[in-house]
Amino acid sequence: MKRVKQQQTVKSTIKKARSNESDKEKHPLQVYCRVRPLQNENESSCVNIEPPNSLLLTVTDANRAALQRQTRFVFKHVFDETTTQEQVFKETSLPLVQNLISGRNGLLFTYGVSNSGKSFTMDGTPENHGIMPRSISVLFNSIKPHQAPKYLFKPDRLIGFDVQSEPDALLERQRELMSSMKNPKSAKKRDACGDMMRGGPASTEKLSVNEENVYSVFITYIEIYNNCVYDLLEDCQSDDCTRVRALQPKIIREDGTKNMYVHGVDEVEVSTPEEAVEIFYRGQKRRRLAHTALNTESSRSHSVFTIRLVQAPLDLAGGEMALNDKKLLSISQLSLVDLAGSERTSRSKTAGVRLREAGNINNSLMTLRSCFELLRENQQNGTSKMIPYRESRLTHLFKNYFDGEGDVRMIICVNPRAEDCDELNHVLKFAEMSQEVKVNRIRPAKEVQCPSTVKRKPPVNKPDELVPPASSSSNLNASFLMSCRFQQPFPVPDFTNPANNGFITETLQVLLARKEKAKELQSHIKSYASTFRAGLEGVFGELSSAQDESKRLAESNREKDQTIGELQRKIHQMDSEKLNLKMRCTSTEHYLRTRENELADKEQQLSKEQEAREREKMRLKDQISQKTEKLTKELQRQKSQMEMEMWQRDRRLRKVKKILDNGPMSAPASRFTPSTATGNSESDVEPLRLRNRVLASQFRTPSKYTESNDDNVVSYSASKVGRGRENTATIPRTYRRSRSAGPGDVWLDHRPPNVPPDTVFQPVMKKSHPVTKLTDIKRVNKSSKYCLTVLDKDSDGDIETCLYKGDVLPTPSGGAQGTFNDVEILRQKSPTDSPQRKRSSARNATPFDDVENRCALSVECHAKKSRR
Ligand SMILES: Nc1ncnc2c1ncn2[C@@H]1O[C@H](COP(=O)(O)OP(=O)(O)OP(=O)(O)O)[C@@H](O)[C@H]1O
Repeated sequence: MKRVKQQQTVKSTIKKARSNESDKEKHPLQVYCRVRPLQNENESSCVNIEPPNSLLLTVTDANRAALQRQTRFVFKHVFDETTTQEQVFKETSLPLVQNLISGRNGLLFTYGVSNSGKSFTMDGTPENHGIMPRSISVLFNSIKPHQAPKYLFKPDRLIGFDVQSEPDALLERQRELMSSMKNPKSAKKRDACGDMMRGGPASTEKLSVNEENVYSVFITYIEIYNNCVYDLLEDCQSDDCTRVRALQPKIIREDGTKNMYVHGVDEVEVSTPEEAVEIFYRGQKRRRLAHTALNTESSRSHSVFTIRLVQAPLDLAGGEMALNDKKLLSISQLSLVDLAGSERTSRSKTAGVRLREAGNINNSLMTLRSCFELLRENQQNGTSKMIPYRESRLTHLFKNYFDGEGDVRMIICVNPRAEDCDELNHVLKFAEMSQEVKVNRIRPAKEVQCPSTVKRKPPVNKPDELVPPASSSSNLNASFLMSCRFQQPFPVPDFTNPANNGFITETLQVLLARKEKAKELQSHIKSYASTFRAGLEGVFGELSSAQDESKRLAESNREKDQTIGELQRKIHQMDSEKLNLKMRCTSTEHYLRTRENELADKEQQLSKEQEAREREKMRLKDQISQKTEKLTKELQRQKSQMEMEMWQRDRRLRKVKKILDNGPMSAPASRFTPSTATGNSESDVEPLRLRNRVLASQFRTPSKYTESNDDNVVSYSASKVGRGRENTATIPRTYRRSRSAGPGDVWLDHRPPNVPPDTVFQPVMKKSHPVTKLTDIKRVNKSSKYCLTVLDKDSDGDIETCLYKGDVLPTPSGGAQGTFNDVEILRQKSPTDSPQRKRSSARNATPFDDVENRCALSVECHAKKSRR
């Protein structure tokens, strides 16, 4: 069918959003205040409303209840507790919807403490709609007769739209229809979601629109949770209202014209308000709400519901379609933001995840505050401080608005409870300060001329009775309709004047004219019919050739399908080979890894063994050195013993020699004369200075020297001395006493029976217990010192009295143990021995070893001995 084209330049009211410095006038951000009713009648209110725009806040000092101060806050308008949702909508949001239709952007957000009624104001309830459903309703009421067919405009996944051709749009509509027919459940669910509008249409308000344009409405719904942006409509089928899936965070981007947008969000085209509200509730179900101490359903995220209106000039020449030119599109948006409530965690009693959420909410609100403060400072002082929009996703997303690209309004929601007054004070201060921030004045919508190349017909007031509905495909064109409309009317007869014959003539003329017109119309119809027939034949011709073409294409498709099938088989084969190889690779890798692990284990074992060997080597070395030391000592001991024996032998030989030299009578076997016995200690009584030794080898006590100076000796029969040896030697008559025993110690005096009580050499022990008379083992434990007296005769016949002294130590088993640490020896020279006998060698070495041997014994006393 041949399209009638009429070249005409038309003016369309399409908004150009590009900023123009010349008309940049600024006006303050508009702040409204809404006070919600008290939840409980017993609660006291901290606010007084002074209509129409003032609010008086009474803040009570937390510490001193009597101390109160009042602050007045003035806003654009203050809504009291009785204000209806409709009143709030009309005052705050209706102008923004009008702006949207006129092609201007708008931003409206609700701000306040948790449980102050932000969500109620923005969304409302199914029975009492809030701003969002009302805005949608008014928008559709206004554009309904001028809605573009669905899928005519398609989001380009950035921030713009493409215009689709009518067949493409039709195809998508058919696809949608088919899918809804295939899945009748989804239709049911949609109905259920649609029930959310059960309170009836949100609003009956209707705004003026440009009738020369066609309109399409698109919706996005996102939330900013923990400073991440999530698409609440993401991958959610229209038939699935309830499916909840882990949402992926989205990123905020800037397009070439510095407009911010969320990349990759699903933008859904809606053709009825019910559909829009259904989509809203679908997203709402995914929104993060939680129970807190302040609100049973507290929003834990900021939600942004954006309505985008796309309008394009109608192609009047082409009929109902829009001009297929992307450049002629006008896109405007209205963002409705329900901010999460600021909350003091001490009051909301949050913890864990909720606490983190609260932290993020408060942070983003703080960033919003600081952005506003800096904006105001820059505007008032002419400074150009950087605004920290990027610190929070919330401010980053709305940067354009705050920089002046659109109308910004804020509704402060107030819960008048007295407990909230402190936080409320902060909120109201912020709101009052925000009013000083200036955003760009909304510019009047700019009229943009369609390019002269675009052929449009002038707008026609189509008579309702003749114009077919926009959706039907009529083949009567506009000129035909016009010709019908402007038929000449029949004259009205003047019955008051019978002489007037003009009526008949006029009627005749009208009839003739109508006959002419009828002929003309018939010829028109004939020509249209013939044109239509020709067109139809052409269409049939095209159809048959299209059918041939389609057969040919089907044939080639089949061939291609076969090729594709073969290729797919090959791909499948290769895939399986690849899989096999992968498996082999994996098993080889596994084998290698096992071997490597084994190797590492063995290396570790080897190094451990080597270490153990080294340790063993060291231990053996130590043993060798210890043994060497021991042997050296032993050798030394044996050497000195041998020397001693040699000396004794030597002495005996000398004695024998002397006896031989002097004759047997020269050695009287009588008694020691006192003079002999009292020889200056060098010859007769030889006190020995002995080195103390620690015999138990645990410790070494300081050396102690003992010397006996008593010269008086008494004679004593050697037969009394142990071992029963006969000896004619006498011992000194006078008693000698050792002074070496400490007067304070308790001694165990061990004097075997062969030691006479009046022996020559004995210590003074003031406190002592004789061992031979021990009746009570406790006495042993009470003693601290032990002394063993031994009287003996050496091979030369000299009489030797030894005092072996030691400490009495308690043993772990409850007994006592003696440890020798001192020896005193008195050696009395035999009267048969030559007084000239040299003692030097004996004094030098032997006695020490002898003492050591004698002392190398210990006496143990056991408490349990008596039981046996
Ligand atoms: N003006 C009002 N009239 C009647 N009820 C209200 C009003 N404002 C709020 N409410 C009720 O108070 C409750 C809490 O409101 P809402 O959830 O909107 O608070 P909020 O400020 O959004 O809280 P949050 O920040 O924690 O999400 C809801 O049950 C709501 O119906």
